[in-house]
Amino acid sequence: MRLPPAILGSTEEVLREILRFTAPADVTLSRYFKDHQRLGSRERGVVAEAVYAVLRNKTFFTDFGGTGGTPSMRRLALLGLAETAGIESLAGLSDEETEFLTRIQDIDRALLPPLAQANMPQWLYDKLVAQYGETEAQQLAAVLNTPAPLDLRVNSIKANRDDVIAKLAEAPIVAEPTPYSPLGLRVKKKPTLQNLPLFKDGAIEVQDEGSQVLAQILAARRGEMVVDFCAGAGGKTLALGATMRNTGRLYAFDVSEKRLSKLKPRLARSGLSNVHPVLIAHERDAKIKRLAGKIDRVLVDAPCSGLGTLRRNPDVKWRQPESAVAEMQEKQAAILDGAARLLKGGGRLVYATCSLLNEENEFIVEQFIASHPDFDLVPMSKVLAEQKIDLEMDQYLKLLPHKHGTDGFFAAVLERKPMAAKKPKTEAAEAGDAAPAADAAQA
Ligand SMILES: C[S@@+](CC[C@H](N)C(=O)[O-])C[C@H]1O[C@@H](n2cnc3c(N)ncnc32)[C@H](O)[C@@H]1O
Repeated sequence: MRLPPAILGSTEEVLREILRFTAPADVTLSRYFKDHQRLGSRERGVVAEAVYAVLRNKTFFTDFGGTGGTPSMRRLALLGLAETAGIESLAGLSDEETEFLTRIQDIDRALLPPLAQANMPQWLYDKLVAQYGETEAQQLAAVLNTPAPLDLRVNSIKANRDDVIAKLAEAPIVAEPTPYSPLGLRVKKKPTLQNLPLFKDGAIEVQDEGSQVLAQILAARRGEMVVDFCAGAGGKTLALGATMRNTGRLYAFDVSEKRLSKLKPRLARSGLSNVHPVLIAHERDAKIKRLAGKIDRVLVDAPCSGLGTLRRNPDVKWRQPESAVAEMQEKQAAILDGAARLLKGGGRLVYATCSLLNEENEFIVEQFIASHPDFDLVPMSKVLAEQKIDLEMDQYLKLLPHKHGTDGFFAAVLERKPMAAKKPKTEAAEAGDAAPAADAAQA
């Protein structure tokens, strides 16, 4: 079917904005659609898909889509639309444009230079090759450049997976159980879910299967004191609250008021009453210090480069320079150090990222262990066996889109050694202890 000619103009217009990379692509797209109400929902979908295709194929389109130079915005818009909707759906093309699109379509992409196939900045490609080897880096890059499936998590305090599958089928929406998360569903196509009673009543949430597994390996239990240190809009908080069967106390910390405010409506739908959102100024906030040594489980879903989510956010690779990784490392180490103080002896912490880079993952954990002799790494193989999750891992959890079909995630489990029992105080020591306090009281 032919697309309305205005689609090309809209795609070109919004691309011009997005390719400045001053804001996340999804934010710019939403703003554009809000300002251009004349675009119906189908047209919006076509424009969004074309924009994402340009972000996914930018190196190829830029290197091969120009006529002797950088392609114009119109050519990029045409390439994006041809990639997703097909050349035949485009109306009003000149002969030259049809010929150009056909020529690009006929290129055998398997024969392109590796960087044009990987479609990412050189620094990132080099890092992936150094870490995964060339063959695996190429397989990984290929999958990172495809759209992600839509995964749901069943809210176990409101429903079970089989009932949700049956109710979705009535919609009719086809959903299959995910292989690793016992609460996960993978939905065929990408239906709108927001108006379904299942969604409105909080029986389902949208959440990548990998993200569900991260919440599961924290293994938070009924009645425990738990902290989700970087809760954001609460994707993992909601999963943790349900694992705790809506008992105990689950603090959802974050430094971003805006993100925490997005948790509120989700929390209301979920039916959870054990979650306490807390806005903190930084990882050394006094609100955190009051809980030091009192917490059973801590999740640190650290801010990171986000490169594991490129299937959903292909702009992330273009929006950050290589230097962003070092900046992230500093934050990650500081947050992990601050969060670890919360744990009781014997308590467990999960350090997690959605980064594919060792520098934000193993490196941070190894550095932490070297400077915190009171913490041990718990092998991931042991944790997964305890949780009955059918994944083969060694010391760490490393989920990869081309191997596991999830977003890219890393996680490590750290356990605080039991605290030594306090020695009973002698009379002399008690008198000595009392002296400074008395001095202080007089000051
Ligand atoms: C990866 S995101 C969290 C995603 C969230 N856990 C989820 O599942 O939806 C990282 C979060 O860390 C927060 N953050 C950044 N610096 C922080 C700090 N010093 N202390 C606590 N949270 C921080 C960011 O605002 C962001 O929401």
